[in-house]
Amino acid sequence: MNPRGNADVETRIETFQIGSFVSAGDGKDAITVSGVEKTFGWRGRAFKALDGLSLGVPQGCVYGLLGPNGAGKSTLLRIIAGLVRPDRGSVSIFGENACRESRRRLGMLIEAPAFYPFLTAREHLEMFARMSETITMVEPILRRVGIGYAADKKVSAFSLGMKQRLGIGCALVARPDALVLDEPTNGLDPDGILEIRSLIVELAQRDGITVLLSSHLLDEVERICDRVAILRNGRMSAQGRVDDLLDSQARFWLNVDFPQVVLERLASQADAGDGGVYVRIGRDDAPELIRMLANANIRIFEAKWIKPDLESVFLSETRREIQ
Ligand SMILES: Nc1ncnc2c1ncn2[C@@H]1O[C@H](COP(=O)(O)OP(=O)(O)OP(=O)(O)O)[C@@H](O)[C@H]1O
Repeated sequence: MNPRGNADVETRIETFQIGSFVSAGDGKDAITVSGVEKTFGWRGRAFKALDGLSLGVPQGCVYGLLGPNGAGKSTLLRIIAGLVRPDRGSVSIFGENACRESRRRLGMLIEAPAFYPFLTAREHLEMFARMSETITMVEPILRRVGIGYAADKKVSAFSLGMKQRLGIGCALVARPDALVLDEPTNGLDPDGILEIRSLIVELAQRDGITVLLSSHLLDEVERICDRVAILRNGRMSAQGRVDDLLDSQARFWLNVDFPQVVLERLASQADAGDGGVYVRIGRDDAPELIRMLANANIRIFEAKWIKPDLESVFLSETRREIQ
């Protein structure tokens, strides 16, 4: 029985789906950004926030946008949301040019959500439903974002985490196929962060909603995102599947009886580290290296690929000299 004691509503809550269940991995992008440029200010004070940025957010995935302060993440999300007009380039949403109509398929939480303190959570969702000309039951959404118990509480009594949940609830009112979230866990305590994270994963996995989010929390992105883009100075620094990005920077580590001999033989290809030797080689070359060392009577106790975490990849991408 739901908090209002209505069993009929309860039944519908259990079967409620938010997105229209666009299947993941059918090769199409939910959001495509092509060659987007945006300059703020003019003449001597002009600043290029986005410089020919392109990316594709595949349907059904959780896509993380990373980058240092000022990299252009929010500007990109605001352009996708239609709040800022790009100088050049284009955005398409589920294959259609971004416009009022195609943006109806997006739910957005772009700026810190501003609520009316004297309205309840339910009243906010009802207001959003009217504004988006959607007929939707707000009860299941409140339940879904985990504030069903506070449906009739005024927002002035809400914690930051509850407001963030309500913000996501408002973004879900029009039953979007994709969500665009600017730093959705910003300012939350560790419990709140975990709750919002699992909500995002659930919305993607259970409801088939594509999620594009920006975050400064690298471990968060590593945990919940399938794909990432690392922005730097308004340009793409690296992008791809999280696993592939980590894999591409994996290092081969050997524990051998004579590390000094290996270091001398491999010269600029190898460094000492962690009680062994790190070797810069491609995966395909590893068997040949092991054979060569064995032929040289070097005993190998352990050989393994060590993947970096996303933080190391992020730091190496954002500190790399621009070519
Ligand atoms: N309305 C604006 N007017 C002038 N400059 C702006 C405006 N919006 C953004 N910028 C500038 O564009 C650059 C990119 O800003 P943006 O907010 O997109 O970066 P971000 O990656 O989201 O940064 P953060 O991680 O700090 O939120 C920054 O240098 C910012 O000062």
